[in-house]
Amino acid sequence: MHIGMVGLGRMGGNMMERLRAAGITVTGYDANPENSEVPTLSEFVATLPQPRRAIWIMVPAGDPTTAVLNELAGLLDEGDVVVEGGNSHFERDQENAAMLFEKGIRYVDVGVSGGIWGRDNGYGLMAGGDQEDIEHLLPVFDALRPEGPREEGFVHAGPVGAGHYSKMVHNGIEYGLMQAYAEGYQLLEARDDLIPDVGAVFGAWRRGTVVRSWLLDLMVRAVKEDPGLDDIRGWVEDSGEGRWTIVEAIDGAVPVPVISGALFARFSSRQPNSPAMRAVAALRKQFGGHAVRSAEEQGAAGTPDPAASDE
Ligand SMILES: O=C(CO)[C@H](O)[C@H](O)COP(=O)(O)O
Repeated sequence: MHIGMVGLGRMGGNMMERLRAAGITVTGYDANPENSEVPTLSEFVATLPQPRRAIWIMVPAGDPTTAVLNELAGLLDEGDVVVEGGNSHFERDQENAAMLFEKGIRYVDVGVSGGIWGRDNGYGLMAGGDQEDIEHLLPVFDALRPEGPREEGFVHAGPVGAGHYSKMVHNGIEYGLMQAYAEGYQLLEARDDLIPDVGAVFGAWRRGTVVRSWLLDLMVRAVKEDPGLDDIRGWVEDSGEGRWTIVEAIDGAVPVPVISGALFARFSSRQPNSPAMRAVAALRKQFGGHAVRSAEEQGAAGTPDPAASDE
């Protein structure tokens, strides 16, 4: 099998290496000429064997992905298949697929999980598309997924959109799991009189416990590298999938308190001096004459002394 890979960043570049190690021929294209194996997208397409050329796209979700798809639409022929492996919104997939289907170009969306570890460990894959296209691409999926039973690292989840819908939910779960480990970390750390070695407690949870997981393994690794996580600021970005998960939940009236809380915790992380919390403090002062901290005291954290409360 010979496939083209568009986007040779952290994910695409590693995936290309894993495919090659498994015996799949890959031609790589990147918009950055320094990273690219072929100068232009049209020359890249020309290197791929016909019929049924296969191209895997691994560029940032949204407009960059759509721009590549629009360009490919003018270069590919009927029967060729495009695999969108980034973190596209599932409804964007359906729009993109409709645009390509008009020209007879096939479309498969694949949610890819595994991060920078996937090159060696394999990637968890969630695919959406027609059965015929999925079967055509099975050698590629088998090369990318972890060793072991196929159904434990790959799913044909449904029609176009199902792959990225599954990946969106996966990422929502990821938010909740990370937040739970993080809150546990803070609770352990808060009692250094009782728990002198937080990393040792996390480490002991890795086998046998109900909360063992790969994210826990990574937590142990992070705490080992920097026990107090002192080199990392408590500021967390998000790439959008958590938001999409919550929008979907609202549309379907599905209660997702954990995932919502985890997303909002990230927003809070970006507001060390929150306007909303200043308003709460101001209101307490207004109705009860309660003390507020001055702007100079901002940043002093901790549990209030109940004895100091006048409530
Ligand atoms: O898909 C992923 C992991 O499964 C990506 O790493 C994703 O970017 C993580 O999402 P966020 O940046 O919102 O935390």
